[in-house]
Amino acid sequence: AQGAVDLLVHNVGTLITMRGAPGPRSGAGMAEIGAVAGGAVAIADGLILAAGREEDVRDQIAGRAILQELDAQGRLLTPGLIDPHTHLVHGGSREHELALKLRGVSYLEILAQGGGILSTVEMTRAATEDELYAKAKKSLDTMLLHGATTVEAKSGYGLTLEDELKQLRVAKRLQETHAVDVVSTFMGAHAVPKEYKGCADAYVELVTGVMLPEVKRLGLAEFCDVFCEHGVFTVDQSRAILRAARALGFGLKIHADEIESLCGAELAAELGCISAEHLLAATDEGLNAMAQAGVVAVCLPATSFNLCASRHARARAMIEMGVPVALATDDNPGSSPTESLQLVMTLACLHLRMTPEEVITALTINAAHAIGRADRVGSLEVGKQADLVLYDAQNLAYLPYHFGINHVDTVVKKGRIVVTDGKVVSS
Ligand SMILES: O=C(O)CC1=NCN=C1
Ligand SMILES: [Zn+2]
Repeated sequence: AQGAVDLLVHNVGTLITMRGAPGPRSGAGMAEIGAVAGGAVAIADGLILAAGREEDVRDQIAGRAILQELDAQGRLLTPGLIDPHTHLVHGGSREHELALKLRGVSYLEILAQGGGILSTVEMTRAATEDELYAKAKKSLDTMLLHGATTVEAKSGYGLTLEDELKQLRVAKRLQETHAVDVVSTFMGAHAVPKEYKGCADAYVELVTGVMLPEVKRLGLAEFCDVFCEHGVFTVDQSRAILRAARALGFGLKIHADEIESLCGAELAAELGCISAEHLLAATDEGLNAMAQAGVVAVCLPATSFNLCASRHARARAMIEMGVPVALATDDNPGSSPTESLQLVMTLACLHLRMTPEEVITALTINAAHAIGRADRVGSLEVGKQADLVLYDAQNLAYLPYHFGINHVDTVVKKGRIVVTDGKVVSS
């Protein structure tokens, strides 16, 4: 007889397979979520063996031994959630900025005063690799508890070669030891460090001439990201950094048009970035250029919520224009201190006016495309990783609707139950 089924998840009231056209989903395609009533998922060797209507799955595995069963009790099951934009590895926290925010001091003013990112840089430089690892692991456990099975993690709080490598080594150690898959992005161009204040171009030289080659040599990151923003890095400096990164074989990402419109979205399309992040101030020309170039827009509604922004990313316009939209927490100690992709679901619906179907697409298959992992995760299709989340909910709309709590009941990662009854049982 053929090999055993290691795990059969059955009696799934609503199974979201995300099965659909290849490539990132855009336009009306973002509402195609491959939903099945009365579903099941059969898993072997950590991969999906069969997924769909329970009777079909049972036919496909007929004759095979079933080693473990999980009764979904008629509830909702989705692919593992993917968080394609986090600043997971960092030292300290910035709750002291809350009082400044309440007094009306803006995010960029705090940064200009040497606070913001730069205060996290001080705390990250002062932290040992082990301290950073322990703190990031705690956050990664929280992300897992809230349904994230793959997470992107950026550096960018070291801003010296040694401290950037320290952050990236922590992400690598998490990838090697934690149940959650961690995808690393080098973001030495997150801010100009105080020792280079006023000499941004000299710091850009350090990033392109020293840091990028060394990160590549050590194989410590797949992507390179840059904060293209007023008072941080100009479009020209961002172009120089991303061109150097592309020449070394990195995938490209860009924090674009977060607060002011510098035409970062246009630059993302020009350079063929895999994704562009934030985009609150992106122009229609920029978004259309992204649609033409197939750049994934990663929207970060928890950030615009937390910054009390007067506007949010124009996700509805992006979807109409054919830009593939993904979502992420932007987990970071300044503009978005949260690990909850479920909060992101609620804010994506209420502030970005996305439907629950578009939101789950943006947190699975499109998020997978934003980090170059759509061949392995992002949908429950034969041969893909068996990463799945079972919720204490009957349907998809219930997740963003009932906000502020964690709906996750069970998480399966590569076929292993790693969260059950809302507790991490194996990370
Ligand atoms: O403020 C931070 O620490 C992270 C951030 N980078 C760009 N926007 C926010
Ligand atoms: Zn960010």
